[in-house]
Amino acid sequence: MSREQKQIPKHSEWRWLYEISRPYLGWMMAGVLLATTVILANVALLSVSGWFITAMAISGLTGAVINYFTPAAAIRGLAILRTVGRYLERLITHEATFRLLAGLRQWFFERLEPLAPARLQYYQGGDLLSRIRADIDSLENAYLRIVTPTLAALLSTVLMVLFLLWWSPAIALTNLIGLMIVGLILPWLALHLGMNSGKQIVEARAALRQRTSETVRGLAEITLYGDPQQRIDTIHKENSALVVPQRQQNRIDAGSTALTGLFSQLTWLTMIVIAIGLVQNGMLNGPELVMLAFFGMASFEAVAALPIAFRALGETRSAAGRILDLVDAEPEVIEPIEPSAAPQRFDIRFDKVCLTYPGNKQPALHDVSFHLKQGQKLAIRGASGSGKTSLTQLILKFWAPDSGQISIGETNLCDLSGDSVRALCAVVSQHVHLFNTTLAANLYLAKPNATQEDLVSACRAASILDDILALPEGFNTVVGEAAARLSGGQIRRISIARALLKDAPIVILDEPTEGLDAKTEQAVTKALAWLLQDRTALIISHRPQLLTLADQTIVLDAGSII
Ligand SMILES: Nc1ncnc2c1ncn2[C@@H]1O[C@H](COP(=O)(O)OP(=O)(O)OP(=O)(O)O)[C@@H](O)[C@H]1O
Repeated sequence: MSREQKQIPKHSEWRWLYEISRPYLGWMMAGVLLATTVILANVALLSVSGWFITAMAISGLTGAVINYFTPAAAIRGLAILRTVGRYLERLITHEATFRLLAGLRQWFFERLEPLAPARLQYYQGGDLLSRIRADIDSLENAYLRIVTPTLAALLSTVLMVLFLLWWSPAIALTNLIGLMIVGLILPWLALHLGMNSGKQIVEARAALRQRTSETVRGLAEITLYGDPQQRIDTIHKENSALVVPQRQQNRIDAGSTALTGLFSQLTWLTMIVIAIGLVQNGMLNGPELVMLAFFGMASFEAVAALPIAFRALGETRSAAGRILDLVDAEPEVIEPIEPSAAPQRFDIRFDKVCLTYPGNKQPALHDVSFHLKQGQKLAIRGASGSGKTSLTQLILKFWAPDSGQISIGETNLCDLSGDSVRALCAVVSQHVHLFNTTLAANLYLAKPNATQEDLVSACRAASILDDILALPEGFNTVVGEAAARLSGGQIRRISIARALLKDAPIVILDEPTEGLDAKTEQAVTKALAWLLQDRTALIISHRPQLLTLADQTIVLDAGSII
């Protein structure tokens, strides 16, 4: 078997977060520059205001003349700069984040697709949803609350300390120490203290979401057969499991907010004490003392949000880990590195094919061999669990055989990409999924460029056209959740119309008339006869009417042909 394995790089969370954000670095840097401008404008605004008010008061007392036009204009300019800068900064950092999240979702779906359905069966529906939505959304945190503010804090701290150095090295050093405690040590502490609880929150939230979505889906069964109180108790327990780490995180937030306040006030106070000494030595005047005091107070805006942001990093990291855990999973079916061109003939040949699902002891298929010529129809019969559906899953390349060979025309299935194989096949099964949108949109899925005439002729051939036209909005009727507005027979015939539109050379029918009454079964069988014309087909069914469409039959028993 020419199975070649694609190397899948294992990612580290941090490196991956960096790689994924690379295309948006320009936007992020613009955000950082604007955030720095806003911090500096705010510090300057307060400092100049402090200086100005004091200088005016002193000039009032002493009768000295001062130029108040320049500082008044500076105050107005800085206030405008701060407001406009803040607006632009929010606009740009959010734009960058939303672009990143949109790119991330697309990236994620591209990697998820090869895992479906075989690999994804190990993940539960609610858990998958949680990874796709909540985990990706929580990465928003990394850029909006961590990357931009940290870089802006770094840049503005350097500039502010340089400014203070010009006035007094002692004041500059004091401010630097305070800023480092709040901007470096407290975030580091919060990060380490919050890592575990962040992980627990992500996991508990996913478990709760999983349980809730499962409960809502199975509400009828729980009410009829189960014990609703037991369910409520389980959900309550899982909710408590979420509250405990959340409480822990709140404690860390409360502690870091208090410590931020304490250290910024202490720094500010120390700066004032040093400045008073400098005033007494005649190295500073009164307005300058007030200016430096206000400067010290305002400078902490640069770092005040960092401890809480870094506490949330534990959550972000776990969310990134869960995303990577999924996309790093190796697909069950390995794609060929250089796929062969699609075959021109559509015989299907199985040669000693075996399949055992992971974790199962009994093989689902054992030494299955048959040859179906192009245009012929093969009926597959057998008891429940005998391997009929597994056989079709192999043809669709949703699973790969453990041994043996499958070919379409002259081409080994291993040498064809999954997409090109599935492009050759149309499937009509017992379980049809229609999206909660219009009938037309559900049909376009099979042929996006279909014309209205294509839809009409496929629906006519599938004996569903009259039903559709009788609906108030015809093809524009929204089918509802789980196609609630349509009957079982109508849903099957729409899936036949979809298969007709796809116009694939191979058709797989998996119990398409199961559960239908005699009259509907007749209508569906008639539509299927039309669909199967000139196509190679596999028909899984026990219904005598449908079996008359087959040219030959194989019977499976415990995975082997008998
Ligand atoms: N995805 C899977 N993972 C693990 N085991 C599976 C999976 N799908 C099927 N099996 C097992 O493989 C065996 C064959 O199942 P398969 O669905 O092919 O039977 P079937 O003949 O189509 O049954 P039915 O008529 O009830 O649909 C069964 O024992 C089943 O439990």
